[in-house]
Amino acid sequence: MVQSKSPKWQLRWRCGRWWWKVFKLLLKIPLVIGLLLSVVVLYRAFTASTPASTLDILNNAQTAGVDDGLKMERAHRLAGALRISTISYEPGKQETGELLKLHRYLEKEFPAVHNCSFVKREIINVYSLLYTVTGTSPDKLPYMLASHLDVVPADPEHWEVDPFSGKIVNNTYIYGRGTIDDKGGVLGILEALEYLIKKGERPQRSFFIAFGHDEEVSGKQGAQEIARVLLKRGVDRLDFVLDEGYTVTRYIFPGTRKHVALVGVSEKGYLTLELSVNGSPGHSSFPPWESAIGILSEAITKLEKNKLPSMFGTGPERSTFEYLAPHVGFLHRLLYSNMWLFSGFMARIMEKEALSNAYVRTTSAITVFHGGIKENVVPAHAKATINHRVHPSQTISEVIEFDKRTIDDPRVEIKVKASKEAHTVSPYGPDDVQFNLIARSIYQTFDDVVVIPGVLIANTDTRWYLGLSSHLYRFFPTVIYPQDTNRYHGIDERISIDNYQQAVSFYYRVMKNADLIIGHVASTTAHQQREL
Ligand SMILES: CCCCCCCC/C=C\CCCCCCCC(=O)NCC(=O)O
Ligand SMILES: [Zn+2]
Ligand SMILES: [Zn+2]
Repeated sequence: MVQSKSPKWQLRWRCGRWWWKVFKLLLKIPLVIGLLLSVVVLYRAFTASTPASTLDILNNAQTAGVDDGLKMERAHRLAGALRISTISYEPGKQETGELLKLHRYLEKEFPAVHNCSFVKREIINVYSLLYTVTGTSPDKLPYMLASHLDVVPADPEHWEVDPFSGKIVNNTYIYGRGTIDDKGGVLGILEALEYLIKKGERPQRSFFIAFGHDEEVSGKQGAQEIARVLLKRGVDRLDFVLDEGYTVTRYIFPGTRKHVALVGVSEKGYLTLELSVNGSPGHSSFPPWESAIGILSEAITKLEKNKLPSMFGTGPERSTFEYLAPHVGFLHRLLYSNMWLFSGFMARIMEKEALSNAYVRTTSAITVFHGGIKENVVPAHAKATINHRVHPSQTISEVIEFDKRTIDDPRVEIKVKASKEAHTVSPYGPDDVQFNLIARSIYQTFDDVVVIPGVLIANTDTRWYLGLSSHLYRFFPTVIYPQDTNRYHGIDERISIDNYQQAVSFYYRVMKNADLIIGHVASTTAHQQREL
């Protein structure tokens, strides 16, 4: 005989089943979320695309570069400039005689530029140079090409050749301090203009060529003065500024064998702090428990051990990877096109290498340390310098606050020696005429290349030109491989003859393409026209 369940028991059974269903449903929620996330991640990966210019006039342009015949001659001209040691040691301490020698060298080597009726050369603040190229349509906004004449010092030890001998090795590479930073830019721009003038051409658009003389020690005497002179003349609006910066890279971005041209659309901020400690001086035979050097060392160790937080993915570096996504293998594409989900994971990988770490956060470099005068004297003071390069999503005051909190010692005095917030981001969308003019000139010059925007981790003279234009780009047209990154300010700085030829072609194309887009360029004011 089947015994029927009591109503009370039946109710409990039903309730139990109901809760079991809810429980089972709850278990499925992570599954559903996982499934939805996967769909979004895959969808974004499959639909990733590098925004292409919407300007047909640029897309269809087939602008030719400069002739190949003069390649070796051009290489020797750059080598000659590298023999002039225009070193900047610190603000106010520069090889000024060498700067003047470089002026004379440029004048002699680029006769067409220096004797042309529509090119005016001016010396600014004794050592910087400003060229005004007056086009046939001075009613259109002019632009500016910039580079710098000075270089950082070079210790000849460990170099393959003397850094100031301007040697061409194996008929392939031009070696010397300044090849990629930044005499390649100076000579490259002048070569392009020399070529254009010798061909009997004259640009439609006016442009300036600005060569500061102290970029490596702040640019205050050079680029700042150039900007002041222009502003005083009413030239307060430039269509765009193109200065040194990133390059075409190869094998630096994981996931692709393509050339990747990174155009700096912003640059990190700059903050130099002086940390100092006043301790108890005295005889080293009965030293104090803590010395000025000891206290300061501890503060510095804390700063080195405690990195600033990752800001990766919160600034324009997000676009860097989104632009690159369609050109990498599938796994990398999943990551690059889904920074909203994977930026934390990517940051953890990138922070393992010094170069990519600089892309992730504000960096802290201890660059100077002073303390002590004699082996048996406990010094009264110790001083150190810390140089931060500030991520665009962070402010100078946030970084100072972070340092204070990290050091957490009132005996350590912190003084700001120099500071500059990260630069505002210049436009770079598919509709941006100026960005796409530079991008198109890159596409025309380098094979199998993808152009992407980036934040420059170092600093340039563009800081002084921020008030002159809303479109500032930082790019030097050469190719850099992973083993080359340490050549900047390092040993065996060099450029290949072929890459240098490409640099000249690139600058020439910028001049030609700038005229192509003249219909899209805003007009100058009547006052500005008088100056052009
Ligand atoms: C995911 C990381 C991407 C980084 C790719 C970098 C590839 C190119 C390597 C280095 C470029 C460095 C540019 C250097 C410009 C130099 C300007 C300069 O020296 N300024 C002075 C200063 O900053 O102190
Ligand atoms: Zn430089
Ligand atoms: Zn430099």
